[in-house]
Amino acid sequence: MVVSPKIAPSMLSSDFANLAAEAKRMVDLGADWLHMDIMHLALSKGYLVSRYSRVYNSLCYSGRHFVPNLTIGAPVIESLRKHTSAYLDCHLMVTNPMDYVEQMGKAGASGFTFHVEVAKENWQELVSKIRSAGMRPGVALKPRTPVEDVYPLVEGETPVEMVLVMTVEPGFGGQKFMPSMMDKVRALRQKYPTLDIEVDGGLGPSTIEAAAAAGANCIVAGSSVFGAPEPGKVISLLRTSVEKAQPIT
Ligand SMILES: O=C(CO)[C@H](O)[C@H](O)COP(=O)(O)O
Ligand SMILES: [Fe+2]
Repeated sequence: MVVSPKIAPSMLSSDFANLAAEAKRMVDLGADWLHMDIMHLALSKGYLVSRYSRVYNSLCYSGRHFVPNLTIGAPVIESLRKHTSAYLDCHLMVTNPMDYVEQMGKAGASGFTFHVEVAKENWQELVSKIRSAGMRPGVALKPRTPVEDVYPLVEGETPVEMVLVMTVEPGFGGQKFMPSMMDKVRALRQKYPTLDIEVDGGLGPSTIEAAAAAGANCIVAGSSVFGAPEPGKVISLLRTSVEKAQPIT
């Protein structure tokens, strides 16, 4: 197995007012990547409505917004880049990822992961532009999207370099891990032994074993890391679980 573990604390759970210090703290505690969640603004009262997230997510998706939340954008990435050389693993939960490629590249993003649900028509052009802008392309899929939808993007002439399997409905940190998503991870790992496979949502000490056993090597963890009394211990536990499940040979 040639894939290596990448532990990526989700900065969505950090103190945004102290982002540079939070980033440094995570890197010092052993983080490989910093996961940056870029989300679009929802309709008003989005958070409350999102309590009914299944219905609301489909409303958002059919409308202008990908998720019922608003987080950060390229200006924040640009500011953070001045304070860290860490790999910034950017997860774009937006309906129009193409519009953000140039600005994210200039801002200093390292990885640019877009959602397959909004890129069925133009993913080849999108992947080429991401590469030209100096970033590593990745594709993400929502829980109700079949895994087969990303196969062409992994196998195409301009392939993505990572698949992000959402293990919660995108939009918010602190949700419950969906174990049924491990079927997707297993299918991807079986088909692509050297691919970076990232899992995102609800990962922590109680769910890492399932994800690692299924073959995930890139682990996003927000609330379980930032909410822990000793975040460094959680980071190293996540890494050990991936290493044990997939020893690097
Ligand atoms: O993409 C995301 C939400 O859409 C976040 O990366 C994810 O939820 C991480 O947070 P947590 O580990 O707390 O679930
Ligand atoms: Fe994310």
